[in-house]
Amino acid sequence: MSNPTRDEWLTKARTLSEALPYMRRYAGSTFVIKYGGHAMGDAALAELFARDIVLLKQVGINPVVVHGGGPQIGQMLDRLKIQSSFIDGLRVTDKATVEVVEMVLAGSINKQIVAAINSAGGRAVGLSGKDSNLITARRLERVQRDPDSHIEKVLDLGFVGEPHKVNPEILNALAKSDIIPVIAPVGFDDKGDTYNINADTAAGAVAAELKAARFFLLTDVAGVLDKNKTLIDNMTLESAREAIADGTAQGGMIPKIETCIDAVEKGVEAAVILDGRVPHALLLEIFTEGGVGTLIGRG
Ligand SMILES: Nc1ncnc2c1ncn2[C@@H]1O[C@H](COP(=O)(O)OP(=O)(O)O)[C@@H](O)[C@H]1O
Ligand SMILES: CC(=O)N[C@@H](CCC(=O)OP(=O)(O)O)C(=O)O
Repeated sequence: MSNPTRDEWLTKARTLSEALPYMRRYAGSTFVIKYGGHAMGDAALAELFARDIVLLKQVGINPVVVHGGGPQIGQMLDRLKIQSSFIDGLRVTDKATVEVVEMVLAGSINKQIVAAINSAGGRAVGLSGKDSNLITARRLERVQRDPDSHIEKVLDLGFVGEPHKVNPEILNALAKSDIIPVIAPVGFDDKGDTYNINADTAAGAVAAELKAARFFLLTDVAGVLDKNKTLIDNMTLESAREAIADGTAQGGMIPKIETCIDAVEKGVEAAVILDGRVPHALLLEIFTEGGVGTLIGRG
């Protein structure tokens, strides 16, 4: 009978050895990682995530973290008895809401992630879109068409923004240092108004500006699933568009895939949607053959 301890040990050694070509390939590359509010909920997983980010930096990759915090914003709004609603997955954001959004995203959540990375031995610095003019935003115009009458109307989402310009200056400077940037998706415009930006969208804009080698979106499913609920390993831009058009992708997965398509079209080498609930999902995706999520590339 085989010795399980020895087998386990060999498996570990093989995994470490398998990682070497990937470490060599990606040294010096920039990876943008979108860390969603759901993925942060579990303290043990959050600690592993922080360790993985530190490991990436340690092997010469430049990780740039862009985080969400939708559920945490919801909890704070509840505590403050401020009503909240969503249109097409976007939070309708009035003046009082945008103040809470900024407080939660750029305040508590951002610092929580920074502290976790620093506790894991890294050197993280928290930024919002306002720091160093990182993300200038403009008001998002959302048009909705009535399915019966086909009449279009412009929806007012308040202070919901879309990234207008990402200024990479600070990120380029940090890439040369041992500091890991952690970005809250809050933007501002030239009038000084603050905007709430969907975290996937903000991360996509940062990845595109940096022409990242990889753009990872950590979510709460294995990746993009086909109609039989089987994980799709690889998608071209064409098959990704098809998955939206034929209804394979629905709900929150639609803007996620659209963000990936947009980022790849703008120069990101490949985008990967993967399961943030799996311990070390990032390491498995990056350093093992085959990966664990859905990779969307130029094909
Ligand atoms: N084809 C699909 N494959 C995977 N998930 C899908 C698909 N279609 C719809 N979804 C839904 O999209 C969700 C992910 O989007 P969302 O909830 O917005 O993620 P997040 O909160 O991580 O940003 C999944 O939990 C799943 O319910
Ligand atoms: C405009 C808009 O909807 N903004 C989001 C920002 C946070 C976010 O996107 O967080 P997750 O990635 O955790 O969902 C919100 O207010 O919830």
